[in-house]
Amino acid sequence: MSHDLEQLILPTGTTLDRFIMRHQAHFPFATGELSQLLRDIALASKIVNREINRAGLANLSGAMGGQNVQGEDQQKLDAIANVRFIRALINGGEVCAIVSEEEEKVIDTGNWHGKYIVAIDPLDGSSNIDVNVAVGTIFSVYRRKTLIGTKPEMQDIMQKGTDQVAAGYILYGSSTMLVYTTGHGVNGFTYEPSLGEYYLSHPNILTPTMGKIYSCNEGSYNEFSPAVRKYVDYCRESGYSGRYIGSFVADFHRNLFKGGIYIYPSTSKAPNGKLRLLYECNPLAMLVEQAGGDATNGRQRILTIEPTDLHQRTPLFIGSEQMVSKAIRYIESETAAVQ
Ligand SMILES: O=P(O)(O)OC[C@H]1O[C@](O)(COP(=O)(O)O)[C@@H](O)[C@@H]1O
Ligand SMILES: [Mg+2]
Ligand SMILES: [Mg+2]
Repeated sequence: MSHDLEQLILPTGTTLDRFIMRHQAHFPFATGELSQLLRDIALASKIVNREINRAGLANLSGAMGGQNVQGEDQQKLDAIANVRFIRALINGGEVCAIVSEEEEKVIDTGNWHGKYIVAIDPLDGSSNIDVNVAVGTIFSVYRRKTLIGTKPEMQDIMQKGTDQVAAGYILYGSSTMLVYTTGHGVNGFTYEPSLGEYYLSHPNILTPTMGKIYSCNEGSYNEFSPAVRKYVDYCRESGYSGRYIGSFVADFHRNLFKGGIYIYPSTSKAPNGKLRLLYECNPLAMLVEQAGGDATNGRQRILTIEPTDLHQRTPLFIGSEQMVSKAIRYIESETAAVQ
């Protein structure tokens, strides 16, 4: 059998499980809890993937009928994904507290011997669920600060993004991929449904320092600050392609590989932007920095922002290093002009 054909047939590569085990060696004092936690997330994502794929058949599309803490109409799949991930994390036993986009308050799992805290956006891109467009899940992991065995406290939850020990997302797109980092580079795994396994398909992901794609909701252009409008104008005049799926994970994923910038700035309607710091911006900021890119709120590195509220929002400029620094220069020049 020719080598080429062999490569084309079955992905007999590294499974996620094996990769996690191998990389546990990075942590001399590792005792396997973080590895198990990552497996718990991967397991829940396989179930959610199945629910998404058959949403139209199983009456899983459409709104739940209520609103979540964000004041958004909660979609059925938002609620289902929320339950699936929370259940998997509680059953896994490694997590003492969970912050979820779909839950107003912190969930105390009762696993007080759990070393970790997880912040999660169970389903990202909710507006795209019913129209068969790529959606995702975003997760962020912290080690607790308080004594193991005691009730988790707010200081365990309100940690800066620089304190994350792992972060990642699952993209439910034309194929399902899990992309994550534990602070030692970024790796991507593709799900093989017939085998029920994630396989390493994109090792050591690095994002181009420069790209030709800009992603923002231009429908809100008039509500952007003059500086951000000038930067968007600059992208247009530079012949960049405007690409906006409306699912943060999907837009981020494309730009991660092709090079580009995703912008969700503050607007007159949303002065703090739309995206949430703990379970959307921090995890993807850690990923993009590990891949050689940048993430800022326009004035400060996202990962250094001190969280003060579970569901706080922040403006976001994330992606290729040179594009993010260009955007920052536009914002700085506006600030300088005002002073
Ligand atoms: O419709 P808008 O204002 O452009 O917002 C789209 C953004 O909102 C989000 O849907 C917010 O995330 P959720 O779907 O998890 O609430 C992002 O995925 C997306 O990038
Ligand atoms: Mg989201
Ligand atoms: Mg969501």
